[in-house]
Amino acid sequence: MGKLSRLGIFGLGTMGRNLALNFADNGVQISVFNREIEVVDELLKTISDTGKVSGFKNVSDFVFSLDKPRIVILLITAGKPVDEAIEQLLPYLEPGDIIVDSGNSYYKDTERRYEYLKSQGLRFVGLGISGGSEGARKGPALMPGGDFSAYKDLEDSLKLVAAKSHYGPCVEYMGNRSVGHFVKMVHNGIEYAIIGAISEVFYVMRNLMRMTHEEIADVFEEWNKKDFDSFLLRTASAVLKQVDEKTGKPYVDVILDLAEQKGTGLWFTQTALEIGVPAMSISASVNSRIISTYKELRRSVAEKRETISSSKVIESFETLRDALFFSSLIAHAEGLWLLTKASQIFNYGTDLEKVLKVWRKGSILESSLIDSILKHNLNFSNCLIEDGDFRAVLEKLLPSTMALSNLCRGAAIPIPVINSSIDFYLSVTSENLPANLVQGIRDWFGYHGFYRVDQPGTVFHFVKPESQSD
Ligand SMILES: NC(=O)C1=CN([C@@H]2O[C@H](COP(=O)(O)OP(=O)(O)OC[C@H]3O[C@@H](n4cnc5c(N)ncnc54)[C@H](OP(=O)(O)O)[C@@H]3O)[C@@H](O)[C@H]2O)C=CC1
Ligand SMILES: O=C(CO)[C@H](O)[C@H](O)COP(=O)(O)O
Repeated sequence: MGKLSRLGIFGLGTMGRNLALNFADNGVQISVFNREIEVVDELLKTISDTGKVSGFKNVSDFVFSLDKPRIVILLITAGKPVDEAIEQLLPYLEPGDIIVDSGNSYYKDTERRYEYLKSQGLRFVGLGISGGSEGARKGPALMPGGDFSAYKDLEDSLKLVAAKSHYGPCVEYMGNRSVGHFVKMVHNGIEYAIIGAISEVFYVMRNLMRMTHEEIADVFEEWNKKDFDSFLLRTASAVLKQVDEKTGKPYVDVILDLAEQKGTGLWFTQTALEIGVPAMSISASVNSRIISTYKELRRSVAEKRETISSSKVIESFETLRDALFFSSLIAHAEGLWLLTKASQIFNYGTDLEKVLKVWRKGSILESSLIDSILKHNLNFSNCLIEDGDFRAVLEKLLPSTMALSNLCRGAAIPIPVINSSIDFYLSVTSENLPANLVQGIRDWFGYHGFYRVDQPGTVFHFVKPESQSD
């Protein structure tokens, strides 16, 4: 047998292939395997110096090519494939070996797999990875959680391939059991809201301001240079500049307006509802994607709706920039709230500062906004909005955001993510909400009970006069 590899990558799709090349470039000896075996040869053909990469066409040879303790990184489609791959690996692994799941797995699956593999004497790490294909190739942000000793065995290799920010390598141990995938799910929830808000700003620029794609891309680039540097703004600008060769049209006009999702945004929203965190703008971004899938319905009813013309105009791009800034900050506040509450409930011990520093570079959330968030007090009990300085930043941006919202209402332009971020902020910062009437109505029809302001611990009911009984 030749030289043993430091680790193995199982799954050579978009992410696995690029991460494998990244490890090899950084001098880590690796083995690779893929279910469809031709893919292994395809990868090997693209590498001029194959000294660092060994390809295998069956699982046993792949596993036996690894140095002990063996480390196998799965980068495959989340869900059942991960369970299937684990079962294929188990016969060849030994106690103390390590399986790392780096796909976008649901944290409850990770929790289950962690316990299962522990019962088999194996160590399991749920490794959130962010940065898309380019990140995997040049330096991703990495969110490992699970068995700490396994993380320590992996740490040096992960630090070599991770992105490097001014805080250091973008990899930190996130905590025990399933937290790595929980943090990645939160990352993706925030990602959904920011992509949604950028797309809504684009929609306003196109439909209300009648700007061209090229002009919009230039404005995004300008904000990116001057105001806040962000991977998603840079990406939006690059996408808007693409021209379809076939039609000569801006590519975005050729792309069907039907937004798909693979699961993480939905899980974020479900989890937020389950544990009681009001992530309104992130939920709105998931709902926006869902509404978009009803293309035929939208087409058929849109024909019947009268167009509302608005004479009002947006006076400056700053209004739009502020609204995007506001929504992006709210998305982070909602995500960090979920992380904080989950950490309390699941005993994760999450350190928000570490999480934000990992996201600072290489991730889809890479942005200078993270530096400004890090300046605020992260030791809140629920939400970042508890910090007065953070509220002061939001208060400055709020008038523009509301102006944009009002204008869009007037022109019948839906901007649900931006609107929900306003509603989230206004609700969280309102001492009094109409929940008193909600309670009153619930009690009137269902004898559900309510608390009085002067006796908060005691449940009261209406005493209905006979004449008003149902
Ligand atoms: N693309 C992205 O930007 C990011 C993706 N991720 C996550 O990383 C994981 C991989 O994503 P990506 O590389 O984009 O996906 P791809 O669709 O490009 O690749 C999927 C990989 O999974 C393998 N696979 C699928 N089903 C099985 C199975 N039943 N048994 C064994 N192998 C299987 C495929 O093998 P085969 O070739 O044989 O079909 C292929 O290697 C996913 O969980 C994804 O959510 C995380 C961050 C970013
Ligand atoms: O994890 C990612 C980025 O961080 C993946 O690109 C993921 O696929 C994005 O989610 P979705 O496909 O649901 O938009």
